[in-house]
Amino acid sequence: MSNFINSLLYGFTNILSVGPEEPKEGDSAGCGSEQGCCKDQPKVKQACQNEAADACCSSSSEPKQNTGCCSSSSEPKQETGCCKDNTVKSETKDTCCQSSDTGKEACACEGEKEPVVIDHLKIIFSTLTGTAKTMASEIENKIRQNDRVTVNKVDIMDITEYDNDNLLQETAICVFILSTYNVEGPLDWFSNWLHDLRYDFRVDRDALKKLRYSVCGLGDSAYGDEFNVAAANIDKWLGRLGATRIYPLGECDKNADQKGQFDTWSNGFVSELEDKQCLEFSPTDISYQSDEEEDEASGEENGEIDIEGSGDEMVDLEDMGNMASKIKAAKARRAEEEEDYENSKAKAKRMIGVDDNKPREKASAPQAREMVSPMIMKNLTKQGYKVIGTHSGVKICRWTKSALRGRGFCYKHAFYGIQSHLCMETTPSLACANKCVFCWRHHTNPVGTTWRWKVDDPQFILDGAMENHYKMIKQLKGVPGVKAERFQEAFTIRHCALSLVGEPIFYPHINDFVTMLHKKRISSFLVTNAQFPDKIAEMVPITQLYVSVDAATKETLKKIDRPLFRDFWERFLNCLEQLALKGQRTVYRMTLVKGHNTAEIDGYVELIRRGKPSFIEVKGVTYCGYSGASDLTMANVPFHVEVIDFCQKLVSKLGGDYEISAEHAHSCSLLIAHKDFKVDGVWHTHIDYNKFFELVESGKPFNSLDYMAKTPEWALHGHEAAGFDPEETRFYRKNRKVVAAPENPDINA
Ligand SMILES: Cc1cc2nc3c(=O)[nH]c(=O)nc-3n(C[C@H](O)[C@H](O)[C@H](O)COP(=O)(O)O)c2cc1C
Ligand code: SF4
Repeated sequence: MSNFINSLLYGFTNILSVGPEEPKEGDSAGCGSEQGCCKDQPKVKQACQNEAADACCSSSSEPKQNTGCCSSSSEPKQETGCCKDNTVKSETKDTCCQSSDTGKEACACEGEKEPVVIDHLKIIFSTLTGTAKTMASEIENKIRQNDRVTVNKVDIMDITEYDNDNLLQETAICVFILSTYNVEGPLDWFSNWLHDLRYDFRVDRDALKKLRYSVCGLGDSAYGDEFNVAAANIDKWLGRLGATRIYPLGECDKNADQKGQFDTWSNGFVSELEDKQCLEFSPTDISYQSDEEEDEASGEENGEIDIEGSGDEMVDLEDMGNMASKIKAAKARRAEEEEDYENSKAKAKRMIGVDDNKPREKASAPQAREMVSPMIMKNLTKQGYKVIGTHSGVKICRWTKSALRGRGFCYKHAFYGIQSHLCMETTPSLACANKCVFCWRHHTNPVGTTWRWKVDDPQFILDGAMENHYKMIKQLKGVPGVKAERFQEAFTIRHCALSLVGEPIFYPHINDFVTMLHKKRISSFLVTNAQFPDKIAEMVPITQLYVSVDAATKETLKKIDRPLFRDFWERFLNCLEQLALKGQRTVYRMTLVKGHNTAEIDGYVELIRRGKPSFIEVKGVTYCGYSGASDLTMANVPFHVEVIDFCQKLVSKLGGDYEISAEHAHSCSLLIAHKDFKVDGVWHTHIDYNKFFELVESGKPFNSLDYMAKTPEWALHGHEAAGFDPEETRFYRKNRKVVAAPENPDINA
């Protein structure tokens, strides 16, 4: 560019200099008083004269601004030296390049390119049988071996290890190698999260504007329309959320030469990295066209094929009938999806008080958005939750209904003296940091490792939870068999199970929340997933603090809880240590999943010694139709006798500190208690609730033994009642007299 300007300047000065006063060679008078003149081609002082050498340039030479002249055939060069024929000065380096290389930027000279420096690149794969992982390593090697690209940091990770929320602030270039499965797979969580983000009306259309990415899908064309859909959708949603696609979607077919296709794609991708320009941010998808227009144009979501327009696409006449019905079905499906989406959107707007008639404020920054998106709201509502504010929920558990009808209470009645109709089950955080395989929420709740959402006031949550709880109780008035006395009692909540869903301890004001409960003389039973040790340490005394202990080894814990934290095991152990320091009633909650964690007794012994819990609740996993959420089946559900057997073995290995104390066969649960709670040979696993509140109000330190109460006979292990309160009426379903099978769909109740 500077050469071009020089030439222009030169031409311009020539024009200016034509005239009677044109300077002549050697005629110093004619060309000005201070400087000499130039031969042949008159030039103005600065243009023709070598200022440094105080000389003139030869007639046919180009003028040069600062130092020396260039030969006639050479191009002028600004600072140092001249460039030869057909070469041009590199704009960044002190060198000349082939003029044919011009048009490329900065380092225009072939062979002289500086390597492109990329600060951070993440290769994220999703796999079930390992292909995507292998390919992720291959692409990593290709990148490392390419000396035209320098990547300061390359991370390679399984998509299940990636914290989705990071995507909103992601500065690394992300390469996704994703295999598609039409059954539950490791990609589902990410895919659902992204879909949710894409269709959440509160999320800015360019929420992912900081992200540069590329997706390569692995699939099998034998799956027809489903070929590579997961990868294709992810590629599409990322683009439509404002991310910059730096290389087109790859589609590698197991039914063809998948490996060869991947090689071609990855070579192309890596060479794209060599071009700095291609790495610049250019989100095109969001400005391209609306979803509806694009979907209509491409038929990608409704399965339409462009019969008229595509030239290549020939449809046989006999296939036309099929095609028409396919299109019709796809359109109907889409209409239904859209209606669902619009309904949930309208509902979410009502919940958060958005008025369409008022000018909308610009959506808040993504990190401050509400936790409950329309999709999550829809799922939770379907499951019977009442969502309070933006991140809390309340639900009536089935035992509350049972208690109202005098048909028995949950296991907490047998173990700790709770009456289910006086208990409210709620959570101030619908989000948690795990994706447990047995999660009965079917993974519809949000996850995260840090709180990135708007925070609601604890008083607002408590008021909302109580109001909704009472509303739900009112709705049970007409249920056949509801006892009037219990119905009346139910309007004074006495207990709060902070365990419904998600991770209650995650809520930033959890201490304020439980303090408010205690002021209302409502006891607190809080269950945590043992991933936030600091939070456990900071917790004020609560009536009973639970930790879910779902596995005894790092490997099994990872398999069962599918934690988001990479240091999940250290966090877990740390939480148990914090528990030991609490000095209050603490409980390990163990959910036995046959074939997953039942054989790890020695590991459990180790964990119990570490956390020294007051109690260990052991419960067989509940089967509630895990289709689509995990691979659990009824075969993973242990029988009550198997749970007893496990507890006996565990107790014998614990060396005399613990014993099985109580039992609730109806929910396949046993209570192992520390012998501190056996006073003069009598179990005291129940709680003196009034005493607990007095101790809290006193403000003085107290411990778990200060508010224990005697366990009734019928609740003791080995008693014929097996934990069923004899005051209640046992109810058997038609054709069913089984009490051993797990019934409670709420693992946390
Ligand atoms: C149970 C099952 C379901 C699958 N579903 C699909 C599908 O819906 N679409 C598709 O393109 N490929 C599908 N595939 C093929 C896989 O995506 C393909 O084999 C891929 O290369 C596997 O990659 P991975 O080894 O990384 O898991 C399926 C494979 C299996 C075993
Ligand atoms: S069971 Fe609890 S901890 Fe596990 S994923 Fe579900 S909500 Fe989270």
